[in-house]
Amino acid sequence: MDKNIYLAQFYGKSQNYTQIPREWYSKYGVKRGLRNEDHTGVLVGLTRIADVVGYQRNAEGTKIDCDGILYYRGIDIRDLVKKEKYNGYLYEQACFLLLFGYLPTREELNAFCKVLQDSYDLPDDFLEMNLLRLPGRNLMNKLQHSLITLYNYDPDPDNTDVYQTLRKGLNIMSKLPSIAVYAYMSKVHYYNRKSLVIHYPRKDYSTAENILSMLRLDGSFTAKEAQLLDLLLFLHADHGGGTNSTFTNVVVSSTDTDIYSSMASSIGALKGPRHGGANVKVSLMMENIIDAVGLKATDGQIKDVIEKILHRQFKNHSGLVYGFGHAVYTLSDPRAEIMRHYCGMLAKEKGMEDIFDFYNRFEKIAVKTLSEEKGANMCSNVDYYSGFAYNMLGIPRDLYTPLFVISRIVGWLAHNIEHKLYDNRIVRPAAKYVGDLMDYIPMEDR
Ligand SMILES: CC(=O)SCCNC(=O)CCNC(=O)[C@H](O)C(C)(C)COP(=O)(O)OP(=O)(O)OC[C@H]1O[C@@H](n2cnc3c(N)ncnc32)[C@H](O)[C@@H]1OP(=O)(O)O
Ligand SMILES: O=C([O-])CC(=O)C(=O)O
Repeated sequence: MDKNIYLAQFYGKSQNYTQIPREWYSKYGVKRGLRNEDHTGVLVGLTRIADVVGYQRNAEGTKIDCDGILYYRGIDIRDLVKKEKYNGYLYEQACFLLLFGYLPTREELNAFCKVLQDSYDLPDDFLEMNLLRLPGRNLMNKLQHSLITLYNYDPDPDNTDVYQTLRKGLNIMSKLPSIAVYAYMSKVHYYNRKSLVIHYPRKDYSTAENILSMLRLDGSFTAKEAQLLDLLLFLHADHGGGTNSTFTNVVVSSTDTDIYSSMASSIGALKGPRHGGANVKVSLMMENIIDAVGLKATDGQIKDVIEKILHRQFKNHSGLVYGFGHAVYTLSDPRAEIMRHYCGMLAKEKGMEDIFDFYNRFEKIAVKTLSEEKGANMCSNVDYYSGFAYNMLGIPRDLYTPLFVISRIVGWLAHNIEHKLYDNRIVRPAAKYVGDLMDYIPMEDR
């Protein structure tokens, strides 16, 4: 018999022995997904890096939904965006703040950027051996592979001393933009038969400027484009210690493993479509919806599509309206609010106002429909407008989630270091055995 049929049979039979009824989770007080009864997260750590505020508690301790606020080291991200005259390097400034706990002076920021810039270049044969010779179909997997490979270029890779972790982390951060862009170039060269274009990173460019210049055929970009990408990197830089990919980093690094392994694990977590990979799903979903109903669709038609998505009757069958809902935020995600504002401005310039208006209308209708259907407030999240923004910048879909990595790596690093410094216990929760005890039956008696 075909071995796959055997496997299917074993799998079917196993259901008699392995099932765990859903109600047992509450019977034994298990916090599924590390969530409390009211869906708030179980407290697993202390942090001074970022605070994600999505609800408040009244005097009785009941959760009350509110507009979202995100603080980087106690500073509201909206203030970081608005209150300073824009001089570029907003992302790098946030990296400094998240890592060192205070806002840098101009001199300190320049010195920090110099540290990053001095590590922009990849090791000598890295591009040829790892990216051009070994193209990857999925850039997130390719990023994981590249980080694991960078281990071999480090003369002391298993050194997990805190200061060494900082140095190694910054080195990885500096190199990620070229790794991601070259991995994309290699992919489209080999799989899509496009010409291979390699521009080297420039030391006088910020992270955002380098990404644009390495991606564009002629290396050119406008100041406004670089500003939007810088803002997007800034907005994705950290989201507190409970975020799945950040917690993953802490879980993995709490074993004292090397930084390359913990960063690769976080990339694996971020790839998932319920986490950072949602930015690609949103972009595909919106493209399918616009194809199906057109930009001039009535509100009723849009609502109809949303209902179909929820009931698994439209294209992707996950039942999820990607870009909506959040584990912490309820009424609004401040990052989506900021993005909406800046996307609206760029859409005007790029002649893409009609698509932006559609996104806007869809957002309002989705928020209302989801709240009605699910009985809870659900807002648009950071992944809703980001793909639209990248698209306006001419950035290909393949790079949407890798850009999240390029930005969030600083958050992973900051939390990795904070855990090493102050908590430093191996993460090891418990799981209750709920199976039966069985006697061993010799093979001939089964
Ligand atoms: C960077 C980021 O990670 S931001 C999040 C990006 N992810 C997405 O946009 C994917 C869509 N959203 C989701 O899957 C969820 O809202 C999450 C994973 C972000 C948060 O999930 P949670 O806080 O755990 O909410 P939970 O999954 O318990 O949702 C409660 C109910 O609402 C449903 N729900 C939540 N979000 C959505 C959504 N976007 N579309 C449809 N249903 C949803 C859930 O399926 C669940 O339904 P059920 O009670 O009928 O099973
Ligand atoms: O915090 C979360 O659960 C997910 C999120 O928004 C992020 O990682 O930025």
